[in-house]
Amino acid sequence: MERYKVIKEVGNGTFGSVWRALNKQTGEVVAIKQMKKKYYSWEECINLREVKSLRKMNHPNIVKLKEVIREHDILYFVFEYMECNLYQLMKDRGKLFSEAEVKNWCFQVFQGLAYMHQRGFFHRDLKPENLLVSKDIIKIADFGLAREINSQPPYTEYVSTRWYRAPEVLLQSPTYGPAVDMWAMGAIMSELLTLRPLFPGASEADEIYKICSVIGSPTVSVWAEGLELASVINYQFPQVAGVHLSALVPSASDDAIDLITSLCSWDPCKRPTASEALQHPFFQSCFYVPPSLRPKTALAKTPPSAGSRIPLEQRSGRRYSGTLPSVKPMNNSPKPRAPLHAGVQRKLEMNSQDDPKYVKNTVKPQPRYRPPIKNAPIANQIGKTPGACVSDTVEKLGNLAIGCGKLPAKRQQPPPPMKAGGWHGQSDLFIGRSQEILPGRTFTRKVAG
Ligand SMILES: Nc1ncnc2c1ncn2[C@@H]1O[C@H](COP(=O)(O)OP(=O)(O)OP(=O)(O)O)[C@@H](O)[C@H]1O
Repeated sequence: MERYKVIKEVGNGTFGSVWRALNKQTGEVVAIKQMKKKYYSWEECINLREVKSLRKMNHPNIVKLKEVIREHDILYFVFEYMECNLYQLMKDRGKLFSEAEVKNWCFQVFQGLAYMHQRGFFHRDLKPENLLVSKDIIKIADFGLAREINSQPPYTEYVSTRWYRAPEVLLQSPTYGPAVDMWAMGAIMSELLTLRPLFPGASEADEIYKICSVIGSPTVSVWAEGLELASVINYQFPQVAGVHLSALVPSASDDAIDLITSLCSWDPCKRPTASEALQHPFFQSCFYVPPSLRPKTALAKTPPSAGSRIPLEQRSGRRYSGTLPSVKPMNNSPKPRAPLHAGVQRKLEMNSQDDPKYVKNTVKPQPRYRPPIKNAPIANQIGKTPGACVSDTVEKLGNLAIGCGKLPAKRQQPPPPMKAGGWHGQSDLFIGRSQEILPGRTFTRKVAG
């Protein structure tokens, strides 16, 4: 660790604190995550999900793990440094992001996800805080919960953030898959377009209520498996009609609404895969699809994003609160485009310097979007390559350097931030509880940084 000069803390999550640091030899700025738990052997370290999954991934939209260091039983991950996370960008925004900016970010994240899913991993804890931005590049971070698709269910110790948690996880499905990441992306995409969380549940039961209020309660024809999952835990869905998403995301184009709607489908089999999402008309103006993900058409090889913007400073997190958006029942007539007046309001600061100078991607022809295969088995959702799962035993730490040396000077740790919908170990979906569910009225969230 003496090779690094610690500069300042930039994040504090459930499992570790993250520091901005300088590699004294190379002058490179890095992010060092110091794990809170102590590790008394290397075996323990290399079995960590973060190590097992990240060391297998090399993609421009997945944050690069450069080194793993264990010193005096403390474990450090050295990552490439990113300027800020998406949540920090949103909370300091004075005006909505343009759809082009949202498109550019989502396009990159779907590329990272397609890569990850095809290699047999899914993230399980996608949220704005785990999407890191530097200039126009966005990368998926925090693989603490990533899981191999071919690992054995049941998955019991799930710890994802409630607002982005897929319904099959809320209903305690023992066999969820990469579609949980697609659900989270639908919620994140909507939040990017409105600067308000789409499903800000105050508890697990309230989370389901919020989902029902937006996409309507599931019926047998919509998600038979979900109704079965609910009956297993003796849960009854509240009967709510839902709204058309364009009422909640009034600034969004029809394509954006269509994509969010399909990502936030009750039935995981009806959500597009990441590769399918990349083919959606919403991304028609985006042109980079890695060769491995292209169906057949050959496209020009170009960087994963285009454009430039003013670098953004890390900002300290702060709490915000508000009330739920009032939702209207869905009707089948032409969709309303009225602005959303009531609802969750973040405290926003105007800062014209933060206004990005987005340069639009060149328009290139794209293969037509294929809607996801209905009711396909989970294996079919993983980029259609169920055999692509990576065996963990055949890989070694290989390209990761292992360091040893002195501990950095001990630093005062700030208290851990309040998590957005963090899991507290128990479900609150009990027998008959659905009768008592009331829509939550407030929410809080805080990010260190
Ligand atoms: N490579 C990086 N560059 C810059 N900042 C980073 C980097 N990695 C993480 N951070 C910051 O630290 C925060 C926490 O990091 P991370 O999510 O990895 O920790 P965690 O303990 O696993 O958190 P969580 O509670 O979300 O599981 C991120 O939200 C981000 O703001």
